[in-house]
Amino acid sequence: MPRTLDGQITMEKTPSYFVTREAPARISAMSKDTKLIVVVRDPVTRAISDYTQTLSKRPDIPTFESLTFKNRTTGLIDTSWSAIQIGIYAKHLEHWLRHFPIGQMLFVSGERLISDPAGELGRVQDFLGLKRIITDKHFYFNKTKGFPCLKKAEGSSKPHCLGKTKGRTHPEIDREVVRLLREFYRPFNLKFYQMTGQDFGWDG
Ligand SMILES: Nc1ncnc2c1ncn2[C@@H]1O[C@H](COP(=O)(O)OS(=O)(=O)O)[C@@H](OP(=O)(O)O)[C@H]1O
Repeated sequence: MPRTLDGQITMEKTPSYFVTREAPARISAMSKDTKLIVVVRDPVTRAISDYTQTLSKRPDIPTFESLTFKNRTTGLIDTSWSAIQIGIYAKHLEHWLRHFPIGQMLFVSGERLISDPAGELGRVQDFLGLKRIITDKHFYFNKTKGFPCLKKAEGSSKPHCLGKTKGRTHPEIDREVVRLLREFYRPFNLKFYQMTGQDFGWDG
């Protein structure tokens, strides 16, 4: 990481940090004051999104339904499948809390990032001690993309949406499989709500 001067904030983003066992100790050894921002979404949708991304690169992989179970008959879920394992947020968070106080972490709702991007970014700016520069004025809803986009990209006068790899159409998943996954995640989600003090609303 580069040295951060007064008045500067250095940011680094990697989706896999949150689920990497060595990451909390390493980041804490680098700087105990690091502020941590985690974007989370409903773990079931997250798993399907993860699968959709892999499928786009390797169209020959087995179905989502078959990868979900160790044993389809007993309904035993394969927690070693990364698409499933990553969504057990409470377990990952436990590792971070051994190295960082919860107040140094901000949990951003992936759902609200879509329904109210300025609201979520307001929380991010407050957490970082920044003035609320990014507001509603900066976003518009793009009907074709089906997502909020920036009215003006940085350094340009043109609107900017995220690329084609963000917001892909998900495949239709067997309803019973989705139900079993919801049941599987429920206790972990409740624990996560308790740990963060935030109800993300994934469980009705
Ligand atoms: N504004 C806007 N435009 C497009 N997409 C948006 C937006 N805000 C959030 N999202 C959601 O971001 C999801 C992809 O982000 P990822 O976290 O998977 O990206 S990363 O590859 O891990 O960096 C992506 O997931 P999928 O819909 O499954 O593709 C989106 O739901």
